[in-house]
Amino acid sequence: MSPARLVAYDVLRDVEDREAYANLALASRIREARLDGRDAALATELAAGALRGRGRYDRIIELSAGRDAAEIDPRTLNVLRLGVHQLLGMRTAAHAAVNESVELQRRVGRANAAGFVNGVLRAIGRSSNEEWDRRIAERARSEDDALAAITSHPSWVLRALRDALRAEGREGELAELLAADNRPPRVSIALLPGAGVDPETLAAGSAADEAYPALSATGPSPLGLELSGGDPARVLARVGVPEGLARVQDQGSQLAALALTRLRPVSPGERWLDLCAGPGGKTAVLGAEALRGGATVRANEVSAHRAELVRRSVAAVAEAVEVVSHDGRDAAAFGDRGAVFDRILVDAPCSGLGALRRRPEARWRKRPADLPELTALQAELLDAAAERLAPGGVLAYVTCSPHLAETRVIVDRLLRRRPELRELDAKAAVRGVARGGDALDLAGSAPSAQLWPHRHGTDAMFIALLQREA
Ligand SMILES: C[S@@+](CC[C@H](N)C(=O)[O-])C[C@H]1O[C@@H](n2cnc3c(N)ncnc32)[C@H](O)[C@@H]1O
Repeated sequence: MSPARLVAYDVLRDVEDREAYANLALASRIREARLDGRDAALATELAAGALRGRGRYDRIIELSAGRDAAEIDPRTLNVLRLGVHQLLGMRTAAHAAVNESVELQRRVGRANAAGFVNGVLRAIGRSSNEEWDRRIAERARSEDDALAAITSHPSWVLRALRDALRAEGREGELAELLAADNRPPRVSIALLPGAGVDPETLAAGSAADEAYPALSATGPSPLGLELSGGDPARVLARVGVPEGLARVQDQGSQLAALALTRLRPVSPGERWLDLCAGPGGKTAVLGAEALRGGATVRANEVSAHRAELVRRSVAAVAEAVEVVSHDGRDAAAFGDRGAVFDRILVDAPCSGLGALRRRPEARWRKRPADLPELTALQAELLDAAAERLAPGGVLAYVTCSPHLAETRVIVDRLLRRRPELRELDAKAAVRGVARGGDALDLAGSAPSAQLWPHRHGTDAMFIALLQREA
């Protein structure tokens, strides 16, 4: 019985029983089992693939077993999900995938269901991916149901994503977006201003170092690099940039921070606020930009633990950043009574539907019922921030969700509540900072900018910019 399969199985249980994050559960289970690099990679592929593909795999298991997934013992169902991923997602030889799964079932589930596992998986292994998708489509309740099952998305998420694309006149991109959600992203790195080298020069240097995976100066952020593989921490330790100035960060997040900091030149003495800063990725960009321009940043985060992560994240630019921990709706988050800020980032807590490719289990954990509480909080945080925006100051509202209820609806309502705010052209601001500039394909007539995994290779970040009347 391969130890990687046992680890992958345990991770599936951790995610289900303890609501664990798959990446954290994987790291600790791999450590506990002392897997070597190859087995660790196999355990990761198995667990992440089975979690991401769960919707589609369950439908295939139901078709093969002739019963609902909900009627199958949960332990057996996880064994089957791992087995189907090997058969259809990894092209493991069918006999090996079936035999290993039967062994796993004997070890972790009811031994008397080993025959059931054997039969269901053998039947699945006899048909190709295309044939299974055709069968899913034939038996589906509707076209949406078929698309949701085949692309392994919950139906409500599929509808939300389509609504957001339709609002930009790009409904036709839905299939591409759903496919992009199922591809683990390339590792992106931000090289912060102050690193003493630009991404292009660093990439050229790394290409000459054959012992390490290459960095390339690609992606839409002017600070961005992409890594072809390997452990980013080891690669970053090797590149010779001062610690903390080269860091793993999605390029959509980089662009969101830069759209605010580079919207117009920084006047020395400007005061900036990052209201929801944890764990501090964008704060580090703000801090580096503030240092260059002579501004200072107040970074607030409600959770004390995450505020500590912000402190660590900004260590390289700490002289420009003060970190505090309060509820962003409380006056204490803003410091001295009457203090106002020239630029405020509200990177609000959100459903995270724009980052599904990063966390394989996330799509199954979110519920539409989570949204009302989140949208209420988003509106309250924005109101609190708008109160403390200096005359002429700019507020950036950012989410890593494209759900319209968390994006345009929130902004339109804010503008109605607060006539002193005017929405700026965030598309122009993002294009203005992006690598490739005007070629960046931002769609729709709204002034806000929506980035997408399938179109930009970033998380689906939403960025709106609002200016207070001078
Ligand atoms: C989307 S994350 C911010 C990500 C961060 N800007 C970055 O780039 O690393 C939202 C953060 O808001 C925090 N948060 C949630 N409720 C809050 C509140 N009432 N006040 C302030 N922060 C809050 C969460 O703990 C979370 O760390």
